[in-house]
Amino acid sequence: MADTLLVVRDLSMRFGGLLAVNGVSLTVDERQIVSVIGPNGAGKTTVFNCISGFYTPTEGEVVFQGKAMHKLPGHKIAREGMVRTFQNIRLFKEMTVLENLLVAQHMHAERNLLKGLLLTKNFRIKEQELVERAAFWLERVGLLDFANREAGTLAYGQQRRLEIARCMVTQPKLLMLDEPAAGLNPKETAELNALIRELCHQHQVSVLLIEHDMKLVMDISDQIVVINQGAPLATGTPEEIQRNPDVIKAYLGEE
Ligand SMILES: Nc1ncnc2c1ncn2[C@@H]1O[C@H](COP(=O)(O)OP(=O)(O)OP(=O)(O)O)[C@@H](O)[C@H]1O
Repeated sequence: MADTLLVVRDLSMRFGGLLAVNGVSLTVDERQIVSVIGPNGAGKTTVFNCISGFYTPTEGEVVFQGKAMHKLPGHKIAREGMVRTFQNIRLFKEMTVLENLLVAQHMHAERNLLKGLLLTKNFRIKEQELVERAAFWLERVGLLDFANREAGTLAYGQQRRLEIARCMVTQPKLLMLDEPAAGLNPKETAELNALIRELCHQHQVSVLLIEHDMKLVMDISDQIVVINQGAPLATGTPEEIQRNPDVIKAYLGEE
């Protein structure tokens, strides 16, 4: 049986009088794809923000590889191996595609370590490693030919793939994708589907996904967590979720 990577227990997040997330729990095992679904405003992104350290949850625990994360800032959580993309693409649009991946690796590395490496011959070796890793992931996401293009000039679907590459160069254990298929055409969504599977099955990365594209979610997920109005509604396999009457009523029935 696969080891458990992430455990989220009884997570709640309050914004003033609004309880945006109310007692959500989920687990992600190694090499597992878990999706979080729910109607607009259900609290999915807030759950992501709590897990990835953008918010400190009002209540609950986030334990990643046995370590408590819920009081750590986002950059420390990322260094533990849990990285994310955002609903709105956040690339350095005026930098080249390659530079985006190099900066991501520099930002991810311990600053003290980098300082120590500067001016030493190890620095050059290290830089070479970063470029090679960037090239590897650009190739995997089909952007190697675009390495020297400004990121902002890429087509939308390419920018989405670059965001994933930017996460992958930091060698995460868990990749969190917030609506990665938003704005993609069916061909690009099919490519995304294949890429996520490849990350999971060939590169041993677990994936936690927020997604509105039900076809993608049902096709790709090992487990699905359904949230409604901030509260947990159901957890199960795609088959279990598709025939769960509460889910059909609260969510799928709306489609
Ligand atoms: N920083 C914040 N301050 C106040 N309220 C917030 C904040 N972030 C989210 N909310 C509120 O929390 C609720 C859940 O929002 P959230 O963005 O997590 O939902 P979602 O399920 O991700 O929605 P969508 O599918 O539309 O992206 C909403 O009512 C939203 O307005």
